[in-house]
Amino acid sequence: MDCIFCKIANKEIPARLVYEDDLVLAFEDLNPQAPVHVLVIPKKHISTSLEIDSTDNALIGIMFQAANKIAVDRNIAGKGFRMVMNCNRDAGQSVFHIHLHVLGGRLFTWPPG
Ligand SMILES: CCNC(=O)OC[C@H]1O[C@@H](n2cnc3c(=O)[nH]c(N)nc32)[C@H](O)[C@@H]1O
Repeated sequence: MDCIFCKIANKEIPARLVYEDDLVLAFEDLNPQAPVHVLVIPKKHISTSLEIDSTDNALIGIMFQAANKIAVDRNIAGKGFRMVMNCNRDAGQSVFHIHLHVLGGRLFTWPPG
């Protein structure tokens, strides 16, 4: 699979790992948009949110629980943190392996740009 996030999950290319269990992996974003910017990915390749099916429900919940653990660990949970999943090009999705952005450490505006 020529997917950069699959390669990271398979430890074929390096990343600054933040969290790992049997189903998900989290690593620092290469181009952080906040003091804390971590990506939570499923080890299973799912290209966009549109490909999430009912067999993935537990996995998606686990991704959010991992994001919460990371937020607590990085001391951004209390103050507040942004979790974002972009779907397809108009939303800026550039890596077609779903990933939950966890951003924190600064104020975030609404609506997102
Ligand atoms: C609008 C964001 N839309 C999106 O699709 O996010 C993809 C996110 O993945 C990040 N990224 C890309 N390649 C790599 C890589 O090899 N390693 C790491 N550690 N992060 C990467 C990129 O900076 C972006 O925030």
